[in-house]
Amino acid sequence: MAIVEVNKLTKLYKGNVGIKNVSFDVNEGETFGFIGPNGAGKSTTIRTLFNFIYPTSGSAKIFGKDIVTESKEIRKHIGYLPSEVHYYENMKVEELLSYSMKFYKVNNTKRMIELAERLDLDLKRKIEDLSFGNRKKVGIVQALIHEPKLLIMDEPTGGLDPLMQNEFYEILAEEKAKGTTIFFSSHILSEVQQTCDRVAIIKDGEIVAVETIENLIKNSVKTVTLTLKEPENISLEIEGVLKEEVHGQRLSVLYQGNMKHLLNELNRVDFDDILIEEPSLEDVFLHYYEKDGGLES
Ligand SMILES: Nc1ncnc2c1ncn2[C@@H]1O[C@H](COP(=O)(O)OP(=O)(O)OP(=O)(O)O)[C@@H](O)[C@H]1O
Repeated sequence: MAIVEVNKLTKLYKGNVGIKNVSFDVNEGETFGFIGPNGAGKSTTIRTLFNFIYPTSGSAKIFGKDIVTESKEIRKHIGYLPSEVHYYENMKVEELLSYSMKFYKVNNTKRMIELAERLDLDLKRKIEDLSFGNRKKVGIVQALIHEPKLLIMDEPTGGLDPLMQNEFYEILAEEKAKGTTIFFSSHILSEVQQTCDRVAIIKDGEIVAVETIENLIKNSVKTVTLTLKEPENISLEIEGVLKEEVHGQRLSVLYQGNMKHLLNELNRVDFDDILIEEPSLEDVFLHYYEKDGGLES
């Protein structure tokens, strides 16, 4: 069953495209990633779903209810983390979270303390004294506190250090195990690969693809940088090399394919150092459909 149904949603800002004809469904119990570079339209989509801004055309339903006319009812069952969290600066963290609990008519103090401990968030601190990352943590606890059926999070891990990111992924996994439907945006490919069942890729306001993570991994691209003595004399002779560039002592290769094949090929190369990284999202999009199994339109 689809919990979120988005149908040709379009938002124009005074003629500028925010999003155009965005359509996708998020199924019950699914963890769904929404990925795209800065300015792609992730926040616009999420803010429209939450009825902070009105769609220019198209429609969407959450829990089978219309996002515009039945927003109030929908919001009761959503945990929402905006991309930037604005709070009452003078409040202490625990005051703010207690206020939230009152709003949702729940008393989950134990859950608040537990989540704060896991995220290393000091409940006694004043909001105005918190860093961007700590504000994000407040937002995460706030989104989770009333045990919503659906979580909608806009770039939840921005500002969190890697340790906290992992804790956050664990919390998400526990929510998923409970049956919570999760929808979150990100511009980090590895993050959605690690946590999601499916992902929608958005670029310039339009959905480029909706993919299972399995397909995404099959088509994934890596940047491999080798440091060696004479990089201009080396060429990797395997299928899947999309681009090779030499910068000084470094040979940079964009590779799409089986990593074992690549490692076998590298065995014959006499390199001093190697770095295997995730490419930029631009490179991912540029080369995404060069192999089979691509677009599901
Ligand atoms: N209030 C606004 N007025 C005018 N244009 C806007 C407004 N908000 C967003 N836009 C434009 O809409 C497009 C989509 O922006 P949006 O913020 O949704 O992208 P995003 O994917 O969330 O990016 P980011 O990760 O940078 O937040 C961009 O071109 C942006 O400039």
